[in-house]
Amino acid sequence: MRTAYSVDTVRTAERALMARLPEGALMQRAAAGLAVVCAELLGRVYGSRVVLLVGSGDNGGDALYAGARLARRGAGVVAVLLDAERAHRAGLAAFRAAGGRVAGSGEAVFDGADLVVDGIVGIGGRGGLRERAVPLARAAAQSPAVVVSVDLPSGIDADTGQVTGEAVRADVTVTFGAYKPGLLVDPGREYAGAVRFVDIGLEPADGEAELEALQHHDVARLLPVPTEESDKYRRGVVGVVAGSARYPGAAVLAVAGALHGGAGAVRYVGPAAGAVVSRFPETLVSEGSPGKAGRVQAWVAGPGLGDDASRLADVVAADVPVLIDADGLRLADARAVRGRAAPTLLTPHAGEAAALLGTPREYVEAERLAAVRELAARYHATVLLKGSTTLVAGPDGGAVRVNPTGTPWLATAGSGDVLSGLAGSLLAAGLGVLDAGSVAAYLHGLAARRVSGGAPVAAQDVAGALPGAWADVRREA
Ligand SMILES: NC(=O)C1=CN([C@@H]2O[C@H](COP(=O)(O)OP(=O)(O)OC[C@H]3O[C@@H](n4cnc5c(N)ncnc54)[C@H](O)[C@@H]3O)[C@@H](O)[C@H]2O)[C@@H](O)CC1
Ligand SMILES: [K+]
Repeated sequence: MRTAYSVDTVRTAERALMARLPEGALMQRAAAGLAVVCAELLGRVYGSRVVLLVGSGDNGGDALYAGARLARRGAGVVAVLLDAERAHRAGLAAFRAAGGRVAGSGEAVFDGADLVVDGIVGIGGRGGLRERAVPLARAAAQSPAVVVSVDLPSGIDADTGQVTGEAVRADVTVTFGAYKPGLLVDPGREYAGAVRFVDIGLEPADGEAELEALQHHDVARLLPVPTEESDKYRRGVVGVVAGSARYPGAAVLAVAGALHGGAGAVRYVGPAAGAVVSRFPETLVSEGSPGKAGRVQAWVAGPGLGDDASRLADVVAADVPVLIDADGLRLADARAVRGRAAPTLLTPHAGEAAALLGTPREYVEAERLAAVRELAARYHATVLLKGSTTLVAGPDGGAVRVNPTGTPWLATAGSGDVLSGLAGSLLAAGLGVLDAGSVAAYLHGLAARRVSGGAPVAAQDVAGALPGAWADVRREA
């Protein structure tokens, strides 16, 4: 599990560690790790040209000490000081002593640079980049040099990933001691590029994580794998209420996802039964009401219902886990959803989340973490907020899961239907609701990456690639 911690938690852990170490030791560890990554990126350090963008806090100090290390190995290193009076004093002295040079005003430092180190601001930053830093961020973006951000891209909010105004766009971010939420959640994540972690001995308290990202071995442990004693009913039956005369495809895609989620059987209830069976003859179908369809261990309701709410009330009233998606989010009775005793999983995209919250879509996109938490608390439900970084939050607080496998190619019609079937199937197979949502997002992203290879994907191809994603996870774990 990869975990991310808030700035407050990082600061507390930092104080505890500093009290046990000689002065400046932590910054040396950070700078040493940063210099190693820079050297790797440069390939050959001797003779290379490096530009440091140095703010007036410890983030700038890290950059200066790392710059000193590179200068000692023969790099030509020049530092642009945002505020010469307030630059980290000891760091600047070490940098100069190692042969580093401070840029003159107006000097064209970016010409011919191989690497730019962004030490403008780290976890001490508030708001977007200040005016004086903006031209530097722009020049770095335009230069062909590799941009390495120190701890986090300057200008992104460490706790939320929010970007107000301008921020540095990094190719690589070298982060110290702990991942910060802003490195894993969009829009911040996009600015961070590839994130490299440097262990400086920080030990944030257990249970304090803001975010968790499952890794292969976590998912492998959670996947429902049948045993010798399993039969189709013991593996779980998932019921799917989706599709309409107008949108039969949503039913087919939700069933396609459900068939690959580990439940032993898929029961479809609705008017697209013909389309479903002709594509997937293994599906149990009926056209009546969900309440009379036979026992299931979890329901999925909503994709492609159009305006037909007739089958939703039965599902919402069921005493098994229920996933509500797409049209279902709009049609379901909010009070009844809130009042459910069994677990509920809501799977909105940003637009649907905004409608449920009664806020503009822009708010959800800019503050994804706050929005998903708010929605989960308001609906007493687990909420999976779809997007470039899919988030899953439980109703009682605790760490939010962030999906690391997403790809922009998943933004394609019908891919959400596949995801809801898949997650519902995992619920029926017995996964807890937070696990079902995050494992589904993980496999779904992995499947899309497998089929995409950098080209557009269709939702049914994503469903078809799910067995391969399972196999990848189980093999590599
Ligand atoms: N937390 C830790 O355990 C460690 C932290 N270290 C470094 O220290 C950093 C934190 O240092 P500080 O607390 O000094 O804070 P920062 O260096 O992150 O930021 C403070 C400085 O940035 C300026 N600033 C604030 N908002 C700004 C904005 N929007 N635009 C431009 N400038 C802005 C402030 O005026 C101040 O001078 C970390 O990010 C990391 O790089 C490392 O040296 C070692 C360990
Ligand atoms: K930075």
